[in-house]
Amino acid sequence: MSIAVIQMVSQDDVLTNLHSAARLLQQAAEGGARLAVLPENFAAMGRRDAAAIGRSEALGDGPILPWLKHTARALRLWIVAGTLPLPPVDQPDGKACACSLLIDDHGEIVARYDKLHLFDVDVSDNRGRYRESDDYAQGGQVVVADTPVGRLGLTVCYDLRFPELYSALRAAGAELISAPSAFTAVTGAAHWEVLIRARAIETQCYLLAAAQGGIHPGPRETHGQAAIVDPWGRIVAQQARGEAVLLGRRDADEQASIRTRMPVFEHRRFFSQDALRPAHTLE
Ligand SMILES: O=C(O)CNC(=O)[C@H](CS)NC(=O)CCC(=O)C(=O)O
Repeated sequence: MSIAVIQMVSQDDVLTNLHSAARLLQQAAEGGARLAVLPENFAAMGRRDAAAIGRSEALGDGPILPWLKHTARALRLWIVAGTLPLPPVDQPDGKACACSLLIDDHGEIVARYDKLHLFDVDVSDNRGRYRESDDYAQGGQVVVADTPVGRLGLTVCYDLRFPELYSALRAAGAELISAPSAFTAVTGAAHWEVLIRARAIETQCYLLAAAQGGIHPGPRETHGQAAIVDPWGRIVAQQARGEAVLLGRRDADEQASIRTRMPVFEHRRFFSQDALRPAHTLE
């Protein structure tokens, strides 16, 4: 077993969440995982003071980042830290980014991805209106990094609806793609499984779809169904609701064979504006 995907039901107290995450990461390490993926906002779910949390973390005052580094080192585990708020790199006083950090087994931060697509969407649930950009700034970069289980592309939640990002990650050599999430119950029931399987099939990558799944303060309900999807689009592990550690492994030979036998990436075509001429001009 080499990969763990974690599902949580985070509450609004950061220390309570870190306590739960510690227990789940320990289970992952005991199960033989080299890399574990935590869900979106595993520590600061639904908090409106993201900018303040982010500034404290950036100053080294914690509690989230010191805990992450310590835990990675203590468990000898690579961690994709779902998301946590951190100020933009060039704007220490700005709104926080929803930041997905990759931490190695020495507790060093080896990559930082800032969520590119913010969830400013109206949903038919008891909340009705989500405006992530009220509390967060958007990122501007596509990020891949090498890990002991292969080259990892980083994405977050709502990003799953934007296939061009995943295509860019495959072009950058990704073999696995993390997608820590907190899908709403309503949009998750409609789209979650199709999205994670489609992104895996198109990119021929493993999708590491960590999730929030249950009832959070607010109240707010998330979809759950955290999953590991293989590059053929098979769901190899899944959990409906509640806390869970899913274990799986990357079969590099099988992945290479899928890519050789069906070379979709080499078969891609690109369309310029010229290719979009309306039909009536064809004579
Ligand atoms: O707010 C927090 O604390 C954690 N973050 C989230 O819940 C984020 C932003 S509101 N949720 C999504 O991106 C849901 C996407 C989604 O549900 C869809 O694409 O259908």
